[in-house]
Amino acid sequence: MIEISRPFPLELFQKLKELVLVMALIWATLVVIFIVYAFYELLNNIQNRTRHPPGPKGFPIIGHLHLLGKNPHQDFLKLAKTHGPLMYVRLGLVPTIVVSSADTAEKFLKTYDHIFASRPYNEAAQYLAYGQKNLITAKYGPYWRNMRKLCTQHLLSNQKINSFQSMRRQQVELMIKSLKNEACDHRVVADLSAKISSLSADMTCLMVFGKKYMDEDLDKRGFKAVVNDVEHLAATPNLGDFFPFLGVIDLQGLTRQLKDLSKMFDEFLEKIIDEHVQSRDQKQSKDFVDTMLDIMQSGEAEFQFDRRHIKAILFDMLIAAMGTSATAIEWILTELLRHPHVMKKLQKELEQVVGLERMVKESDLEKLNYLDMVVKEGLRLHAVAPLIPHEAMEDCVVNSFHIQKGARILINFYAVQRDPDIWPEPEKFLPERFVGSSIDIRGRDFQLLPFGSGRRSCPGMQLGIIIVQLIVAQLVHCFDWELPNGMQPCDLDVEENFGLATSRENPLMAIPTYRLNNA
Ligand code: HEM
Repeated sequence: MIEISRPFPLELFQKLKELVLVMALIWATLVVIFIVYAFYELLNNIQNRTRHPPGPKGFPIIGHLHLLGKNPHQDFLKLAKTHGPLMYVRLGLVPTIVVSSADTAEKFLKTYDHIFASRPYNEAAQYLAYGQKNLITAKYGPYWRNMRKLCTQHLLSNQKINSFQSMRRQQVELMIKSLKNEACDHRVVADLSAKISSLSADMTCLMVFGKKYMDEDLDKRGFKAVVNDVEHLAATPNLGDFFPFLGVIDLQGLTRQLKDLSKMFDEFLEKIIDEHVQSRDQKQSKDFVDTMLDIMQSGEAEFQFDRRHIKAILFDMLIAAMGTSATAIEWILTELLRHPHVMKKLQKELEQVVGLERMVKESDLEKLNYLDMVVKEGLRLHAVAPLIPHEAMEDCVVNSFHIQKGARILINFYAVQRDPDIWPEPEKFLPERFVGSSIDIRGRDFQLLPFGSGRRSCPGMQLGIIIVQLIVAQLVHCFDWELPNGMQPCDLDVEENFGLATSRENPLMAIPTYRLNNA
């Protein structure tokens, strides 16, 4: 009796009220998702009266997202074996076309390049790249065209690249010296992945900012750790990219992390620009920040060009240059360690052309034909950036199939470069396949596209090729390499870790022995 007469506790009432509210919110969200989905399917059905390419069966709402794992380029290659080189999948709500052969890639990157040269909406670039104001993720149009012209004419021209030649030589020499001192003298196992990525970061910072950034410079975690975080976050699949209406809810918490990181990065870039403004008159050689400040002041850009644009381009240059070159070098060295006879043959060529009395110079590179084949084969077997997305700006018909406006286009360079109809024994590392072949890596031959092709191809290609050739040649020329713990070459793993640059899953470890006569 006493229990019954007690008043209903206020706290319990509040809790009940909250619970009802949460339930109502969940139901409302589910209803909205259902309505959006039903509407989307209706639209899709209307559009699909025209034929889209074949593809696997998908699920409602998620489409084919469940078919993709940690390495989507490998999953797409497997699917293409069943469904063909022009395949339709739906990633969440986004219709996606996956291209897996050279002749189909040519249709998208040459014949209809003017239709497929845009980039899709990207949640990460909204925060990290000032609302897609950078070059890599900018939508196709006058803004992208002008930015690209500025970058190719002022930052990535042959003249500008050559102006950093002595800086590259010094940095490579420093790495060789440190490897020789730390590892060689004591037969210590070297973490080659870490050495290469550190060298690439230093060279990029010197070219872009005019100085190296040490670990304490950006945040207590360190410059390289923060850049790694940026790369990681930018490559993490974001539900907001596949279900645009989920972007605001930020179910994965990625947007919050992106905002924090972009704030920190922005402060860092602002500090660098301020330093450059203060020290401009005393400088003889110009890094990228100086060049961009000149452009800003001259007013030569054909659009409003302010600090935000400088920061977006600096962001691009860091992200595009650091990881890609280091990853390419890491993979080529992996294959050389797995194929000691190729390593020996390359060392022989280096002995003939350079001799054992000095290190390799950039001017030697054009005489090193076998090196060229080794680099081409490494880039073929390990596509560094296998799935950079494009977007259709208009409806288009390719190979009699309908590609709808807004569709995402993924040219799977990994699949194209492993196509058995073009490349005999595609899984094998065989530099000799390029003997007597005129196949080039600069985007002219669609079976080998490490730098893409067409309007959105890599503007840093020339620089990338020099860096990769120089560092591979130097490491092979200066040292003999041995795998640790008696590991056999065939036991060295080739597991991949998909990202902005698809690198090795595990660091590459090896023991160097110095082999030049000037020890
Ligand atoms: C081995 C090194 C490199 C590789 C394998 C590589 C590969 C690529 C690929 C595959 C693309 C996309 C092509 C497409 O969308 O179809 C790309 C775009 C790009 N790369 Fe590179 N890259 C390398 C080095 C560099 C360097 C050193 C820079 C600059 C310093 C750079 C700057 C860029 C930029 C800005 C874009 C975007 C271009 C645009 O969307 O208009 N890359 N790269």
